[in-house]
Amino acid sequence: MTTELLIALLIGVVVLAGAGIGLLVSRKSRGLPPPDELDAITERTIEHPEEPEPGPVDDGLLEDDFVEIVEVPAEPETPAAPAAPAIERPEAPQGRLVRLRARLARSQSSLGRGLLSLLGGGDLTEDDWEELEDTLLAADVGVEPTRELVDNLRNRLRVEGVSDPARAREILREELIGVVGPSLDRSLKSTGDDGKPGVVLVVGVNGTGKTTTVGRLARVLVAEDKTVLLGAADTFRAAAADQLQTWGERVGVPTVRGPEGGDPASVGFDAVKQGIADGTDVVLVDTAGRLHTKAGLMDELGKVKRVIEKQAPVTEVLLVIDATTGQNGLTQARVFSEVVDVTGIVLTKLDGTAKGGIVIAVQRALGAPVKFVGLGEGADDLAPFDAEEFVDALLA
Ligand SMILES: Nc1nc2c(ncn2[C@@H]2O[C@H](COP(=O)(O)OP(=O)(O)OP(=O)(O)O)[C@@H](O)[C@H]2O)c(=O)[nH]1
Repeated sequence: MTTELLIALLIGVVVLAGAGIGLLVSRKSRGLPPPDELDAITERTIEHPEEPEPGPVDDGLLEDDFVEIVEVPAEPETPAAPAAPAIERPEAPQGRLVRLRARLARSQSSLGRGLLSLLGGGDLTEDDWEELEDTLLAADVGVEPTRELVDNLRNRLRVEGVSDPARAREILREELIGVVGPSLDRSLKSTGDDGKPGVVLVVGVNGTGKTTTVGRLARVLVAEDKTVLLGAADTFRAAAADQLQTWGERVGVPTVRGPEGGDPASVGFDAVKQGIADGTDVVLVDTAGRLHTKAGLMDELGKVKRVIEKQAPVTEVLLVIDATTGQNGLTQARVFSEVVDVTGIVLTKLDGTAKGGIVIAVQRALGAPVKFVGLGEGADDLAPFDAEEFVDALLA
């Protein structure tokens, strides 16, 4: 038993000694210092922790405590009261067609040049006459006036035996003036009776230039030293009354307007009533654009005129026709004249068409003269129409 105990003790000693040697070998192989040295290092590390990297200082403020610094703009100067808009002095209407004749000649030179080149060549063959006829028809002169013009030219050239181009030109000029109508009364009827204002009603289909024409007419009248009042009876298009008022303000002319979508007849009535009260010379009434094919709208136009006339007679009904619409303009003219008895025509956008013959055709269709022509988008680009100046511009 004692021997067995001794053997067990011996084995225990050998195992312990082996474990101690193994531990030392393992430390050395990992490069670790011996235990006593290791203890000293541990001691130093605990007592003197490494200085921390300098970081943000906690001052106890939360992110929300920061206030964004905004650059404060300098105190604005007290704005000066807006200056009253300067009242414009419109250009006198006389001579406007001459000023604008280049625009007419530019767009219609093909008509004038076409006619001149055909006539200037001396004796005309049947083909030449046919070509001349086609040129006139293509410029919207209309069938009847074209035939009339060609017949007259043929007669005169034959009877006078003309071979000189200059003389042929003269005859063409005279005959053209003849069909345009040199003796038609083209003055604007803007004088009322019994001390009442003249009343000008402006009508036409959508977008032909009615509002623009009313604004421009106001300028024409102001240039002639007349007092004017505008009636915004186009209650259908929201911007129309504003547009009209702006035209008026530019030349110091007031505008009577009604509620949007209101009764146009009552706006016309109020405007003329106001004109009478103020002793105004002329009241210009703008109306909404309406399709000549819509019976209800055309009836409404008749009512506008009747209601206005409870105050004062309408002295002029101007039908505004867009010259670029050609033959359709003639149909419009006929329908409008049935409803409101058109007394004068304003042909707008004549600067944008080579079909100046519409002047002749529309007068024939309506039996009313062209009184003004629009030749551009400028405020004073509306010219009183004159047959001779018009023909001279065509043949320029
Ligand atoms: N080139 C040219 N443009 C014109 C002339 N007259 C009017 N216009 C233009 O035509 C456009 C229509 O004019 P408006 O006066 O608004 O037409 P309106 O008939 O009152 O229109 P509605 O109220 O919608 O029926 C505008 O852009 C004008 O500047 C003209 O003689 N020549």
